[in-house]
Amino acid sequence: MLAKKIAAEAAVEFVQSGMTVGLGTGSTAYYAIHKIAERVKEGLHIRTVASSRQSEELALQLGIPVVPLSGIQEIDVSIDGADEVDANYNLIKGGGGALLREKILAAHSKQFVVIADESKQVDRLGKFPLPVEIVPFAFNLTLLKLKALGCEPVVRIADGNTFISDNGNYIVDCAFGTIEDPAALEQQINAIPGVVENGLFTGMASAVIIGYEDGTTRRTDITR
Ligand SMILES: O=C(CO)[C@H](O)[C@H](O)COP(=O)(O)O
Repeated sequence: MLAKKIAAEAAVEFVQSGMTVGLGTGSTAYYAIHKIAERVKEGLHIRTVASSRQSEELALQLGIPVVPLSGIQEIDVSIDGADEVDANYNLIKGGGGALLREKILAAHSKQFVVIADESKQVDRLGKFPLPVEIVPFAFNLTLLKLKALGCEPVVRIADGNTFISDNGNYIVDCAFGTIEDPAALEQQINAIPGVVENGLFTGMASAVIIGYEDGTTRRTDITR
């Protein structure tokens, strides 16, 4: 898809030799990883950390150096996709089930560059059901608490089985409808025992690059 590819490739311009780079997950991040691999072949000297096993495998296959997070103090730039981007550059992420590792990377990145095609732009978040990672223990009770916040939680199924995240947890997709206060909801969900993390990324993006099917991109730098 052209829009995803050009947004991803524009984001790779943030990457310079000597940097530690966070690799996102998903079909847009896929293009960024491919572009990074091209630049590594041309002599770009970087190390990367991955937000999922899938992205780590792809990076290694393409010859990109991947190091464990345990050896890292800080990430210079992370590049990742999103399921929704609102007018204030808050995000819903986790469609690929990698939200926990993605949020850890974003939180430790000097720059968090979000890449998306135009279809991901919304005025208000909430059409895309919010992914929430929960521990399997007593998951039915955790679902009740999520429901009490006003959503319809559905445990994610993949290929006929309960989807298990890279961290051994369940992902619950929570249809809230329009989310009035994303920052407050992000905190409320994380306060539920059993919740590991949720896919609301509020106030985290430092740049957003939107790709359009007409071949253009729009980059917004966000100062906080
Ligand atoms: O958060 C994510 C994975 O957990 C992805 O970034 C998000 O789902 C967007 O994916 P895609 O680029 O395939 O549309």
